[in-house]
Amino acid sequence: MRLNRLFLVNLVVIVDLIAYFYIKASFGVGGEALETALVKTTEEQTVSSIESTNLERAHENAVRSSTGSVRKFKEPLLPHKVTYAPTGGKLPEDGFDTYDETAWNKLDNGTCLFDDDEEDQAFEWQRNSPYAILLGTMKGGTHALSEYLWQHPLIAAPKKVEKNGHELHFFDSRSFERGKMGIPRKANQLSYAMKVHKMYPDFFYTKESMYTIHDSPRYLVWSDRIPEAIMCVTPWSKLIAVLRDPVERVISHYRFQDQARFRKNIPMVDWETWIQDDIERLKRAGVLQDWNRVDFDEFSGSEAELIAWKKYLRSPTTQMIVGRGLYSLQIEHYFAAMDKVGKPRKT
Ligand SMILES: Nc1ncnc2c1ncn2[C@@H]1O[C@H](COP(=O)(O)OS(=O)(=O)O)[C@@H](OP(=O)(O)O)[C@H]1O
Repeated sequence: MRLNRLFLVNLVVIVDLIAYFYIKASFGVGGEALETALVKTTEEQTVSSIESTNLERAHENAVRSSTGSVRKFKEPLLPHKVTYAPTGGKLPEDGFDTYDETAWNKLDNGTCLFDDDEEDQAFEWQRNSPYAILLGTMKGGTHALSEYLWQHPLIAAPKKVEKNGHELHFFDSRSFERGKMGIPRKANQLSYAMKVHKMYPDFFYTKESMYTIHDSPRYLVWSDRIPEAIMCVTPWSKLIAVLRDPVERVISHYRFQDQARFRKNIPMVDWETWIQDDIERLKRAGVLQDWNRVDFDEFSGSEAELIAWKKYLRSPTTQMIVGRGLYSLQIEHYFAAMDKVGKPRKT
């Protein structure tokens, strides 16, 4: 199987490394100010040498933290560059996404549970919430984008690095509360505020004038559960999906796992096996019938699609190496959740 051909023919190809778009909402405090600030930062990147020194450093930090060493981006990222000759090791496991049936059932109830006194506190919660949430796809460059944004004086950078480094992991953590009845909004808003307090103290104490941005590489792929959670707890936050050419994403993902195994001297499965295995999983779950005839524009966020996607995510998976690239399907789930609460797709 020629992997490159397979993907290039069948996948939505996004021309450059990071293609991101804004799903704008009319909610939010000071939205225009930040947008102006972001545009200004972009202009400054091209004109100001002082700013560009910062940006270069941010760029280096981003690369260093995602690859372990600073290097140029343009070197070809081909399968033969992997550091370890495949020897038929086991498929990489997820490590995180191993819920039992009861936990899965809870995820299905996305009802947002309000308290009586909610209205009075709405403004306070809004100030404690992230201005924008970066919906990463793993290896899509979410960290790099965060690093760039954190250079801006109005955007709080994380001060305390947790187990997952810069990633706050709120909506995708097990501490995010969900019950049989649905999602308790207030309890989650409180625990969100506590996490922000710990990780972004600058934001917490000066939130009149600062913004915070939080990201996770899992928010996009877990589109069966995260959109409703966000819409319940912080519907006013802007959403930014950070995408990458799916072929490059797969290569980067494979290499990341390969390097991790190499360090531990564990054999790595060859990548065709891993990819073929995931395509089979997608077919078994009903997400795709025939990989060679996928029309990516046809994903519509239908109930049937969502059921198939849940089946795929909730059977034991091996990191969803191909499925993560089905961006249009995942984004449709976000749109559906936004529509439910009346969050506009554009301002
Ligand atoms: N500024 C900039 N421009 C272009 N590419 C960049 C940039 N910063 C990071 N990268 C590349 O993004 C890949 C890592 O993405 P993430 O940070 O999203 O990874 S992670 O999922 O959070 O681990 C990783 O890709 P690969 O090198 O192909 O593995 C990084 O090199």
